[in-house]
Parts: sequence; C-alpha cells; structure tokens
Amino acid sequence: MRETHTTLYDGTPVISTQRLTKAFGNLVAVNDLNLQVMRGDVFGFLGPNGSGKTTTIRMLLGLIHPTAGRAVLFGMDNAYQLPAILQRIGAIVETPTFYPYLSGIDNLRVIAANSGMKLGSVNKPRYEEVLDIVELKQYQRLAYRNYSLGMKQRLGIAAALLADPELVMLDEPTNGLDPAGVIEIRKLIQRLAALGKTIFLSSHILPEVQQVCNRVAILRKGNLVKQGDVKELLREKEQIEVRMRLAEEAQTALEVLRRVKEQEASWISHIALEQNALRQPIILIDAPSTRSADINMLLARHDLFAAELHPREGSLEAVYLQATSVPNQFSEIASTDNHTMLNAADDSNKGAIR
Ligand SMILES: Nc1ncnc2c1ncn2[C@@H]1O[C@H](COP(=O)(O)OP(=O)(O)OP(=O)(O)O)[C@@H](O)[C@H]1O
Repeated sequence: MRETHTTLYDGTPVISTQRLTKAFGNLVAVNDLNLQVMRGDVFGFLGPNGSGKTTTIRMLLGLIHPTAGRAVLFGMDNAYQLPAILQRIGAIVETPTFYPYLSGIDNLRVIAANSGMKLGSVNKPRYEEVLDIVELKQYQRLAYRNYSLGMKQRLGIAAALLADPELVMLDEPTNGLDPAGVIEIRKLIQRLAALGKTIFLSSHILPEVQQVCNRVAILRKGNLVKQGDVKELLREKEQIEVRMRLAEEAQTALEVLRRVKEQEASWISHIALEQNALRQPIILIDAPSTRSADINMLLARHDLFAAELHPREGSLEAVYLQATSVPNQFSEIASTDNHTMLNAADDSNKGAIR
C-alpha cells in the first residue's frame, strides 16, 4: 500500500459523479453511478469486460454525453466547464499515436505543439522532467519504433504529464505488458502519487490494484457494487486458517467452532472446511486476524489443539469475487462474472497476468 497517501490526502473531492448514467439504445452501460475520488487518491476502478469502465471515463472526460446524471470535477460541472477541467487532467484512454521514426523527446515536442503548449527551449526542462518521471530519459533520443511496449506505454504517460496535471486518468495502463512492464507501471504510479497527483486507474489486474491503490470502486454490469478504502475492504476479508493433525479432529473442531459462532463469537462471520495444497483438511474462519489467539483458546477449551494456526490477509480478489457475484436486476449487459482477473483472457488486448 502506498505510504505517501496520508500526507497528501486531504479529503477534497476531485471527481464526484451523481447518478451518472449512459445508455446506448436499450443497453444501460453505466447506471446511476455515484463515484467519489478525493485529492491524493490512487483510485482503482475495477470491473469485468463490458462493465462500463471506459464509458465512465469517456463521460468524465466529456468525450460522450451522459444520458442522465452529472459529473463534477474539481468542483466544476463538466457539462458547462469542460475546458477548465481538461486543463487539469492528463489522460490516456486509448493508446496515443506517436510518430514511429521520431525519438521519444521529439514526439513529445510534436504533442506539445499540437496541443498549443509553449515550444522552444523554455519547455526543454519539462520534456526531460516528464521523461525522467517515466524513466525514459536515457532513451529519449531513441526512435519510437524501437521502444518496447512498456516504454511506449510510459511515453504515453509522459505525454499526459506534459501540462503538469493534478489528475492523471489511466485506462488499463498495463494492457499487454509483460511482468517487468507491469512492475514499471506500478513504480511509475507510485512516483506520480508521491508527486501529489490524484490517480484514477481502471484495471483488470487485482493484485496490482491492491498494491498501488488506496481506494477502489467495483462496477458490475454498469452498476457500482462496491466503493471504499482498500485497507478496510481487505480487513473485512481476513481469515484464520486452522489445521488439525487428524481429519476426525478437524471435523470435531469445525462443529465446536460453528457452535461457538452461534452462541458467543459474533466476530466469526463464516466457517468452512476445505483442503490445502497438500490435501490436508483445513478450517477457514472468516474473522479478523487479531482473533487468532481467541480461536486457539476456544479449541483448547474443548481439548482440541491445532497443528497449525495462522492468519490470512484479505485480498482484493476475494472482495471482488463477492461484490461481482451479487445478482443485479438493473442492467441488461452480459458480463463475465467470477473471474479472478476480471476475465481478461477473452480479449487479446487485455494483458492480465496472474
Ligand atoms: N459506442 C457504443 N455503442 C454501443 N454500445 C457501447 C458503446 N460503447 C460501449 N458500449 C457497450 O457498453 C458496455 C460497456 O462498455 P465499456 O467499454 O464501458 O466497458 P469496460 O468496462 O470498459 O470494458 P473493457 O474492460 O472490455 O474495456 C459494453 O457492453 C459495450 O459493448
């Protein structure tokens, strides 16, 4: 988790949507969406293919008009004050177009010229600054066509940073990247957060999001099914794993724990008997990891002694799976549910890595 968060986070909303909705004909791509992104957030925007992430981002950037509802960025309604809002945003929604035969730095010059930024030596430090941030300074003279996919993606982010935006919006920035490329992007996002940028990141890759984001929203079929602080969401998904020496002991322990759960231990939300990788029976208890000693004591009271007992951290994957398995009657869109990596496999452009 990002450490800079506490120092930069001041609770000022940067993005606030109110009942934001987009329908394409009969298809409700985004339904009644209320999002809150605060200054200093690294905000993860999650959802399976077709759940409405890109449509939301396009509405936020004023690329398409909502069917209903509104989006307020930096306190301004984007239906009325879009130019003032866009000046403060750096975004990559689709892969930016670069000239293959021009170097990285020359491509940035072209983009700056095309978007009306100041040219000439006065901007040179800024080009180098952004290339430095994305760790491409040493490759700035290399022709774009010789860049790796990860370098191309980072040059795109450098271009989005030229005007020193407060909010950086990245739509699936790790698509198609190899593990090293994914790590580079993660480090880059952490650097941008440390520079005080607010980051809005849509992604399929849950472990990545878990590592860099402090807050997340999960979309399913155009509906917001979860929004919250990552640490809190993970805490809700903590478990305690207990292994007994013998299978019969595991069964007895399970019965004891279930009884205790009903009678006195309301801090246990669920208990299941499963098998570990060695096919040994284990008891998985959904409870705060700080309760491990209590579990030990409860078992000991019944002359049951665990061979192993250890807390398991919560994962965003567990949060996601639970959130997206909730049946939802509002929208008609077919989506792929219960896929750990938000089902990137059916789309060759998605670079989900397990
Ligand atoms: N211009 C459009 N016309 C009609 N339907 C559209 C249009 N744009 C998006 N959709 C539909 O809206 C739904 C949401 O699409 P969207 O691209 O926002 O999802 P997403 O979560 O970004 O998915 P992915 O991860 O695959 O990019 C999909 O069913 C998509 O087919």
